[in-house]
Amino acid sequence: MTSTVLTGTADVLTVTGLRKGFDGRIAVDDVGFHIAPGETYGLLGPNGAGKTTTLRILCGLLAPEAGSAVIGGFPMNRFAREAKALVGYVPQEVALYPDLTARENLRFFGRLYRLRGATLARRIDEVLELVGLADRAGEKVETFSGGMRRRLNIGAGLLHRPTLLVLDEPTVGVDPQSRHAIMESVHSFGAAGLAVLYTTHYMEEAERLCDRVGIIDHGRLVAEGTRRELVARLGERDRITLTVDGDVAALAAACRELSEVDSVDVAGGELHLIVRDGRRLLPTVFDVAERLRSGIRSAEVTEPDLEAVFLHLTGTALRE
Ligand SMILES: Nc1ncnc2c1ncn2[C@@H]1O[C@H](COP(=O)(O)OP(=O)(O)OP(=O)(O)O)[C@@H](O)[C@H]1O
Repeated sequence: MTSTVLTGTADVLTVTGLRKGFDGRIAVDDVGFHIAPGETYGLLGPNGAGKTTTLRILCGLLAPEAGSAVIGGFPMNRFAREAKALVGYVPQEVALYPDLTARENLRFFGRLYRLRGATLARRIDEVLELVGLADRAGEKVETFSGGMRRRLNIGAGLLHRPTLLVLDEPTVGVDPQSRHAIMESVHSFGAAGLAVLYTTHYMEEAERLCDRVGIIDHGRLVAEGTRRELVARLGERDRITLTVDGDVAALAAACRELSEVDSVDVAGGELHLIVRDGRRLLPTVFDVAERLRSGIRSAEVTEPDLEAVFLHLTGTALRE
């Protein structure tokens, strides 16, 4: 039976042409990507870009209007149970029982995955170790920080040894120490051969953790590749970030007129530009600012990064 299902692809996940709308508004629009074993794939995009909706479809919690997902060779539409059994889904909201200990929580979730007895006990120990909570196993979750709860939640998603771990913005709202621990753990999962789908709106997480990144905006995957491939799309361009005391909108409008400037975005008192040859252009920008009396408090020219790629492709800066 299984041999008739397997698609022959080595990928753990293959997504094609996924589409979903809510109340006539499109949330996920023709999204497609694939993830190989041991690969960490990042979906990078701002709030509302369609990341969670994509994950919910892949985990069988939402039905797409079009498109398909194949997990471990099992097409979701025909073999949902087999496909879902291969996925460990860690949602944004922490779903734990505060008055139970870490170990008791994992025991509860393990039973849902039909693990029992010594197998379950052993797996709980392994998972507590993996997420760095072995020394807090006997403490109630209500005493845990937000970051520790997140780590336990990730542990719950790992209990049944999934082939694909799906993490929805796992570091949002957690303390720096837990953030670091979560990122270290995710890195080790990839190294151990687990395929990971990781959504984030933090550019530096996508840069540090992900083998390949899909940039998603307004439901569409606007670019995809390794960090190097994505940054190469910018060619010789630089990013200029200006902190402006005066009329930032007027300076933005004037910069748009400069032929070397490709993209302009205003975020609060900051002006973000993607330009050709930033170092040579900077004095011109200062001249324009002087003429408009837009006081520039600070200016920074940086090499392109994923943030710059996002700005270049979408015309807006990635922000929280
Ligand atoms: N159940 C729903 N009903 C109506 N609209 C929804 C629903 N779920 C998501 N949306 C809308 O779909 C779009 C994509 O949302 P989604 O949650 O997938 O984005 P996201 O990239 O995960 O952002 P966030 O980090 O804010 O969750 C948004 O415009 C959102 O308001």
